[in-house]
Amino acid sequence: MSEPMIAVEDVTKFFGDLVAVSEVSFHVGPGVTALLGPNGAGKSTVLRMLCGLTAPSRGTVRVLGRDPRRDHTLSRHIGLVPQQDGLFEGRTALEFVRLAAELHGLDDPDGAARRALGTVELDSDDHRHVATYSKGMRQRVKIAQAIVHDPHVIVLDEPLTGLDPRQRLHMVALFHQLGDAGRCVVVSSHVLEEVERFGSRVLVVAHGRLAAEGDFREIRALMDDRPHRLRLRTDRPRELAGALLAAGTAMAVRVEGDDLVLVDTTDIAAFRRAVAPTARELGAHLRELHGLDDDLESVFRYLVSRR
Ligand SMILES: Nc1ncnc2c1ncn2[C@@H]1O[C@H](COP(=O)(O)OP(=O)(O)OP(=O)(O)O)[C@@H](O)[C@H]1O
Repeated sequence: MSEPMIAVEDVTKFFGDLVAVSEVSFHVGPGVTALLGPNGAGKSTVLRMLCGLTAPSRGTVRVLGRDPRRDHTLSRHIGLVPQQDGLFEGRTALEFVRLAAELHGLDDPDGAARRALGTVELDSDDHRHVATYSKGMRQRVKIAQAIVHDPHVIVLDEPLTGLDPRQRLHMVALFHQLGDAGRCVVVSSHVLEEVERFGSRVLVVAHGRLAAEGDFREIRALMDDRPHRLRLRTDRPRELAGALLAAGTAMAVRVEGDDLVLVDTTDIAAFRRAVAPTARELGAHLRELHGLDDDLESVFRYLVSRR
């Protein structure tokens, strides 16, 4: 197999006593790869290490076979879209992107800036300052400055945050356009549904660790198949708990007080389908059905615990 465009081997990053990234290894090739994880998981730290902005405390990072901390010519082949905004308020999009082209030492900075703005579908002759642009347009300006030098590797830190659905679709199409052109596009996100729309390979990071990796369908299946805990209230808790257990819809049940049942199940979809008919057969009233661990944080906790 040819060498991966990005190779992260056993990387750990400390900030003082804090372990921001812990023993993470992965390889990335051409196309779109998503880095999914909750806030504070270590995504930005990983992306910053790929760009050589911070060094791993342990382990190695290689981009195009080279060390981004030591080989400064590598910046010619990497484009970064940082999470922060507001870097270029008083300039036009063309001025801003042209400046990036000049910093890269391109022969024709104006032509390169116009081409990059064209790729993100912005008008390079727009004389308005970017301060007046919508969030979606500003993100596209940031992407244009990241691709103006035609890099092989493009790293985007939460680029969809704050965009409306139409703008998001446009962005995702742009990621695929770059990926289909053979670029290695790494996009971070803390929203599973967002990442599903990329339809790409997913690396899940939680608590600084690589919690799972695979095709987005595999990741979705993993998350759906995890054990779920639900709380239901009914006037006949013991009968309903017994029936759910007997039917195999629940893995474990616990009755609390007069009307509360805590249910553990590994097949949440089957449970949701079966619970109402089971209650009806018993003549039990179902007063409440509530998932106790539907938040993304608990999904990530589960994925970490499997490793
Ligand atoms: N320069 C730094 N100094 C000290 N701690 C840091 C530094 N950068 C990041 N951290 C800490 O490292 C951990 C991982 O942060 P990181 O920004 O990589 O996470 P993230 O997944 O990108 O989350 P977010 O989307 O909220 O930025 C967090 O606990 C954060 O507070």
